[in-house]
Amino acid sequence: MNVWSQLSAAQQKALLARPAQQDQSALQARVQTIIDTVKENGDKALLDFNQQFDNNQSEQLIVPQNEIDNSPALLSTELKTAIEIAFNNITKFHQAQLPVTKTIETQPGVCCELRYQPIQAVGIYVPGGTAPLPSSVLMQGTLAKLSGAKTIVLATPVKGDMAINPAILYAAKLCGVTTLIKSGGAGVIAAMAFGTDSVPKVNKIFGPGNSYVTMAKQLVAQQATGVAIDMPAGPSEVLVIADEGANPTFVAADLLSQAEHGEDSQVVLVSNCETLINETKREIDAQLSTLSRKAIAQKALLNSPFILVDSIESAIKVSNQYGPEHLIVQTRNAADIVDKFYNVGSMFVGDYTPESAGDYASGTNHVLPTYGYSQVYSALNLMDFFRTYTVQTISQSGLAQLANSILPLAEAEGLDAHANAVSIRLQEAKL
Ligand SMILES: NC(=O)c1ccc[n+]([C@@H]2O[C@H](COP(=O)([O-])OP(=O)(O)OC[C@H]3O[C@@H](n4cnc5c(N)ncnc54)[C@H](O)[C@@H]3O)[C@@H](O)[C@H]2O)c1
Ligand SMILES: N[C@H](CO)Cc1c[nH]c[nH+]1
Ligand SMILES: [Zn+2]
Repeated sequence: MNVWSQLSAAQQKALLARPAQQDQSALQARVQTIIDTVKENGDKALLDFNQQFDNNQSEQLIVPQNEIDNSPALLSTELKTAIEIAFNNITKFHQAQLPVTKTIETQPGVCCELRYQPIQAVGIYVPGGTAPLPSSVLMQGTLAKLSGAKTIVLATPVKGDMAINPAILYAAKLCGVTTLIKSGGAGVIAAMAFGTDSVPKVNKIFGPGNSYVTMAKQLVAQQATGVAIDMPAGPSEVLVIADEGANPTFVAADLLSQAEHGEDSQVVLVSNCETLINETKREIDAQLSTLSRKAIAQKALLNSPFILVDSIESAIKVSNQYGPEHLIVQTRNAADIVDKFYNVGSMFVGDYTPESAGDYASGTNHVLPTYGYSQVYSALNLMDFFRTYTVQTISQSGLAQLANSILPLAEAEGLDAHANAVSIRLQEAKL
């Protein structure tokens, strides 16, 4: 048992380390080669990479619009309804974030505005290496649609000779995706950043993905003109805080729900109750045997510490130090301690708030910073699809007053022409 109070600071830090990342310089070199190949060979490079990495022999890169339009017919009513409920809740939550122009008169006659402009062309990556993720289409596409983006490019890999998942098509239809590319990994990130014959160049690239995708996003943000990215959203993580009253069956289910994402996922349990930790471990073993992705979850569990703390206050400190992508709080006083947490991507409060709710349908976003980036990056939100700019309008008398600040400052900086642009006007207006 890892007893937090018995560990040195260095041991505590090591216990909370994320799974070892690949050698970053080797990864960078590999991804750079993929980017350069796409810059040189465009669509052909994407088709080649589809074959090489996803065993996808298809010559078709772009999904025809009629396939998107006809997708509802391919889905059960139950799945269609599920997608629509999620779409509506995500829309409701993010619609409330729609920005409005702010107009402030900073002093009489000096009017300053903060305006918002939707980013015109956005690229959305939806991971598909081991599972198709229609929910990730909704989590990004709904926001792109709400923002009013004119071009919404969606890219996702398709494995082997499989057809593209109809739930992805339907989610894309609801979100008004304008180009859907069947290709994944670093190649398609480069295609969206630089453009190819079939893939429109975008202004900003969004979305989670594996290490190739994440590295490619970082590289194209430096190399492609006018291209920004959202955040580093890598392997899924969850930290669960559970007290003696928590239900170990729920806790185990929540930990497994993220462990099944990938071998490099990390799930952390922090509790003040040794019995709860032991019962959760037994429950994990029992539930694991029923999972189709048991082998993946088992590997992820090897990266995953279970920690005994002396109090829930200490558990809060552990969480704040770790900075989890997802935090689940299953303590008797959960609602009362929400304010004590920081460095969290998305928080799930109380025994009946599983992370799966936020992953799919409650309305909050599941594209979240991982690897401790929750210290500085935010959960994906509508503002990520906008840029701001300012507008100012100054009256004659407003300028006369503001001159009391502009002229001495321009003089202090030795910038005469700046001062002249004001004083010439004041002389002209005889002020
Ligand atoms: N943080 C979040 O918000 C969030 C949300 C959903 C998923 N995720 C994470 O996203 C990740 C998805 O990863 P994934 O692999 O399933 O799908 P993915 O779509 O990110 O990656 C698949 C692509 O990787 C490329 N690739 C595979 N092997 C390669 C190789 N040897 N060399 C070069 N390129 C190669 C291929 O192009 C392939 O199409 C998981 O780690 C999951 O936990 C995170
Ligand atoms: N938990 C993932 C983000 O870390 C998102 C997801 C998609 N589908 C299910 N879960
Ligand atoms: Zn998930």
